[in-house]
Amino acid sequence: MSKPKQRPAAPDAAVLEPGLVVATYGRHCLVETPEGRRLICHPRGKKNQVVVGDQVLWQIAGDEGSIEKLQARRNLFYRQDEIRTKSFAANLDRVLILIAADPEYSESQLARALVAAEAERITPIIALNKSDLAQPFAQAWERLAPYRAMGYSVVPVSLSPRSPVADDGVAALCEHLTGHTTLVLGPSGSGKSTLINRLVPDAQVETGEISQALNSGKHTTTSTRWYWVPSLDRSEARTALIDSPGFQEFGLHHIEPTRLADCMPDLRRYLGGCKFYNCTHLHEPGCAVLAQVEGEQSAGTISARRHRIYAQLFEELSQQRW
Ligand SMILES: Nc1nc2c(ncn2[C@@H]2O[C@H](COP(=O)(O)OP(=O)(O)OP(=O)(O)O)[C@@H](O)[C@H]2O)c(=O)[nH]1
Ligand SMILES: [Zn+2]
Repeated sequence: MSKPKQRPAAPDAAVLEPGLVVATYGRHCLVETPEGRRLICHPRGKKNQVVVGDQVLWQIAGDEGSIEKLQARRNLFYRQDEIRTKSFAANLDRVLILIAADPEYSESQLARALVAAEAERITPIIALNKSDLAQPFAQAWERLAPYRAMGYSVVPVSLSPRSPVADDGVAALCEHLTGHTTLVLGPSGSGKSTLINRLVPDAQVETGEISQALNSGKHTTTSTRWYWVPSLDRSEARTALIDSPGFQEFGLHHIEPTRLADCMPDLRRYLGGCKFYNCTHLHEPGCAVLAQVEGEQSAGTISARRHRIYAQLFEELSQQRW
C-alpha cells in the first residue's frame, strides 16, 4: 500500500521576513529590515504593488528580495503625478504641507492636499516658510487666515539655516513631527529639501545610497523616500519624514462629490443644518452652508474663496463619473 503523498510544506513560510518600504521607483523598491539593513525588492505579481510606508513580508531571491505579502494599511494617501501615474504613501500619522511666502502658493492646490488628507483621516499641518521675507510673508500669512480659523495648525518658519530671523519656528514645527511619520508635500521652491537637509544631516548621503541601490540615479529624483529623524525620536516612537516630489494636481477621484464638504472643516461644521438632506451646498434654498458664505452684505464664517474652491472641486468630481 503506497503511502499518501505528502504535500510539500509551504516553501516560504519559514523564511518570510518583515520589512518597511523606504523608497520606490517603478516596479522595484527598497525595503528596510528591522535591523536597519536595506535591500532591493521586487513585488511578486501585480497584487503586491507597494508604496513608501508599507509594511511587507519578503524573502530572499538571489541577492535581492521578493515581496510576498503586503500587510494591511492604516491609510493610503493619494496623489497624482501625471494623468495616469499615481503615487502614494501609506501608514501616515501626518501630512505636512509646506508652502512659502515666495513663490506664491496656489490655494486650490493647498485645498486639494487638505481634502486628500481629510479623506484618509490623516492630520494635516501647514507650514509657511520664508518668514524672513517680511512683506510677502505677511500677505501669505493673511491669505491663510481661513485655514487657521478652521482649526488647522499653521506654523510660520524660516527654514534656511542662514535665516536672519531670531525665532525661526523650526522648534515649533518639530513639536508636530516628533514621534510621528509625516509625508512632506509642497510646491517647487517651498523649501522641502531645505527642511529635510536641516533635520536629517545624512540626507544627501542617504539619497545617494538609495540612487545607487536602485541603480537608476537619473530617475530617483522623482521617487518618494523615507528618512529617519533620530534627533526627534521619542523613547516610545521614532520620527520619520517622507519626501515626495512636486505638488501637482491631486487626483481626488476616489472621493464622492457628496463627501467633499465633509472633508472641508469650515463647511463640515454646518452639515446637517440644510433644508434638503441631499443638499449640494451650491444653490439650494435653506442651505446652512451657503448661509455662512462671506458676501458683500454678510459676514459669514466661510470665506468666499473657499466656497468657490468647493464648487470647482464638486463639479470636477461630478464630471469624472459620467
Ligand atoms: N529666504 C528664504 N529662502 C529659503 C528659506 N528656506 C529655503 N529657502 C530657499 O528657497 C529655495 C528653494 O528651497 P528648496 O529646499 O530647494 O525647495 P524645494 O521645495 O525642495 O524645491 P524643489 O526641489 O523644486 O521641489 C532655495 O534657494 C532655498 O535656499 C527661508 O527660510 N528663507
Ligand atoms: Zn447645503
